[in-house]
Amino acid sequence: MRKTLIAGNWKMHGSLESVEALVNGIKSQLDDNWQSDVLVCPPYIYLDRTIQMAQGSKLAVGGQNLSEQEQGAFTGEVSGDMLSDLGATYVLVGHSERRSLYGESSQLVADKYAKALEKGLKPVLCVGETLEERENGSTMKVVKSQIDAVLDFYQDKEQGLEHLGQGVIAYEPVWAIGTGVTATPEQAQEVHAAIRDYLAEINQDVADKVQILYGGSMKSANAEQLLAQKDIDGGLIGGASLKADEFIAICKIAG
Ligand SMILES: O=C(CO)COP(=O)(O)O
Repeated sequence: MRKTLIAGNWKMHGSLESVEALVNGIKSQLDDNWQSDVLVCPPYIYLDRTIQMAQGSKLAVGGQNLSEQEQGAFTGEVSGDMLSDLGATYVLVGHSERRSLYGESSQLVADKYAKALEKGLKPVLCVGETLEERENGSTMKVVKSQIDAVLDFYQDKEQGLEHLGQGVIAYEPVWAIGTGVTATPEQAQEVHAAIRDYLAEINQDVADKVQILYGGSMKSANAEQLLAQKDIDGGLIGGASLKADEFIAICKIAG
């Protein structure tokens, strides 16, 4: 039985005041008895405050990105050690905004993925196709190549999958991100199942265990149907994670 994870990606939103209000709002409604894990990923600058505020609750805190480098003259970058040092436990890697707006290649994303694991962080590998890629029938080709980059980082696919199994996968179709157009539960389930099948070709056991989240305009109004799908193990939520009541409503649906 896979555990559910509800994760909020706050992207580049908020102020110290709004972040404190959001964390307080989430914390006051969190129920320790929920079966699902709950994670928020604030902007770097608010990580420390969020982690301090989350202490003693079941709210986990993660970064939105990390450097593939160890340390050194890399202006503007934040290392895995720094995230761990603060008490972050997860980190997003390869979000489509990082890939498309900041030119992160799948190879770079794989380097970041490996660095996160090396530093004891749980990486959330984001994958997903653009509208054009969906329309020309290459959804799985794109998603597989994004996954392959991580698998190929390691000695062989078996070892690669062992490492992939230590993280989380988030399927985020680019056309559904921030657009209000959610993938239908059937469309999402189809890709989630295809990802799991693809991994099962290497090792069934790991494939059965790996959490695959859905992201892209998920909100309380559509979460129930999406989360009811067999291979959808949670959500990676952008806009709807910026309002405590809405985020909590999704957490409650996830149980
Ligand atoms: O990109 C996302 C989460 O990482 C999804 O964003 P939205 O929920 O705003 O579509």
